[in-house]
Amino acid sequence: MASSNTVRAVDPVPDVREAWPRLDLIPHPPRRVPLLGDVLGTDRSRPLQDTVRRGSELGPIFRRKVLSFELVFVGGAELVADLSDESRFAKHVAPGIAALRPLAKDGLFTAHNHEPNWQLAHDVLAPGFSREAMAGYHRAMLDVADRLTGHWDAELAAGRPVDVPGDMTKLTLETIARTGFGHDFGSFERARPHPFVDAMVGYLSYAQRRTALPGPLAGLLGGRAAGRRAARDLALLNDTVDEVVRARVADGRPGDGDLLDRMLRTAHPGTGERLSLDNVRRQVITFLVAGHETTSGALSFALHYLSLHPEVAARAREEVDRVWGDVPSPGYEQVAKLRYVRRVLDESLRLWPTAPAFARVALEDTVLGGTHPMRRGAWALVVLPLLHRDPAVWGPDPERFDPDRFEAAAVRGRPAHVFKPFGTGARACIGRQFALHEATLVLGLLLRRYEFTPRPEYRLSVSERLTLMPEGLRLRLERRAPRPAPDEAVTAGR
Ligand code: HEM
Repeated sequence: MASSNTVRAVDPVPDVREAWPRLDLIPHPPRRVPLLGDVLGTDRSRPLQDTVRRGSELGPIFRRKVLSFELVFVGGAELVADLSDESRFAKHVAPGIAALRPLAKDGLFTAHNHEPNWQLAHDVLAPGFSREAMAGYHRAMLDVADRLTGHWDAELAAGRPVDVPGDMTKLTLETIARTGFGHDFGSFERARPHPFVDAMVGYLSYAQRRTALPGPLAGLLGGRAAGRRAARDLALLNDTVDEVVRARVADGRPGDGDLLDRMLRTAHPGTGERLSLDNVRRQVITFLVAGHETTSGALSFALHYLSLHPEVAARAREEVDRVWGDVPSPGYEQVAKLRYVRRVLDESLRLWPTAPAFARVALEDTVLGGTHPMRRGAWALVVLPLLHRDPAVWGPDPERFDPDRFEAAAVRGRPAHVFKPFGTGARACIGRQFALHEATLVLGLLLRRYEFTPRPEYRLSVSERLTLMPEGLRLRLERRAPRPAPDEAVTAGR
């Protein structure tokens, strides 16, 4: 299938010693135990943060071993820039993503480069993420944001702090379900998460636990009960999606040009091919999963930092008031004008990139960073929280939250490939603009409506289930200004 984006395919080399002929040049943790590997002092429930801790001691490239399974990690900016060279490297479906294959098969996120459905779906769906398409989703995004503020107003009136990750997850799930598939999960009207969300969280956690312990032992993890629960979760996810697709096909009428319409009705512009119904199912699951957990985490971390930095929140509010004025609901064009709010989001994604790692495979025999020989098929994991804290790029105090790091002049002054929360190259995130528009819009609306106060006892604790989330984050709210009259709130700017 001809396309400028075609990704070259390569078989990974399974044996790390064969893949990296000078593995001895790559450091590993000092207390390696025979047979077991680098297990002393590891935190299996938070593997990513454990790896970040190790990496900050070991340097820009390092390796870790569990039993006979050894992985190479890269966190230094120069080496990541080299791995971003698309003529020598491509995406690799590493174990963390491979664990989602039973769920998403050759959907866009989990497809191997050589699988024809990747290119087909990419070319068919890319226009669904164009600027015009985003403008079309804006209204639905506002409607869902109205449901969030309705819920938060009620929590405020009841004197309760709001559950930030829980509510952001409801918001982003409803947004992708509405804009993508015309579906309403009714998340804000439920006391408990929708069963789809429970099943998704259950399956992602299971996949993460399997990834943390690779090889045959992973299959034993949690015993048969965990396997049965995962099978139940999988069935529920498939059934939910099949119902959404069946309803649309049975309806016969086109939706309003949403992603599902595109999947069902659009032929590839070059070849005339269409996605099969089974592949449509995989793509719907992919978008529901990839399109909400990550954005929900990004919004939650941003709200955490806004609550801790009143001076940043005040500056952001001043911008929202100035740019949006008295308009009850901002228009599509007014969202991109919130430059400072966007910087708050970027800085939150720098410190806590919610999809925290991706893998790159060598397309030919090569030498990484001029020092580390790699055979064709050798691969490494890019650890984003390390890249985003490399002091050579971000200065001596990379832990400091400072949105001005993303002022245009500062961005221009940094080398390329140092900020990669959306991945890199042909397999980078297709939903980037969608996520940024949604998150900037929602942060703007929340900043304009509320003051946020952190609970004094809260210390940031980051949970991991393939994506990152500030665990247990609750904020107290105060209303800033009286609500606009309801009839005003649904008109202007849409
Ligand atoms: C802040 C929010 C988001 C973050 C941090 C994020 C991050 C990423 C990253 C790092 C990748 C590359 C993974 C790899 O190389 O293995 C990716 C791919 C992808 N993302 Fe996102 N994402 C976000 C939001 C979204 C949204 C809203 C959607 C859909 C509406 C989406 C859909 C996808 C898909 C389908 C892919 C696979 C693309 C391909 O391989 O062709 N993401 N995302």
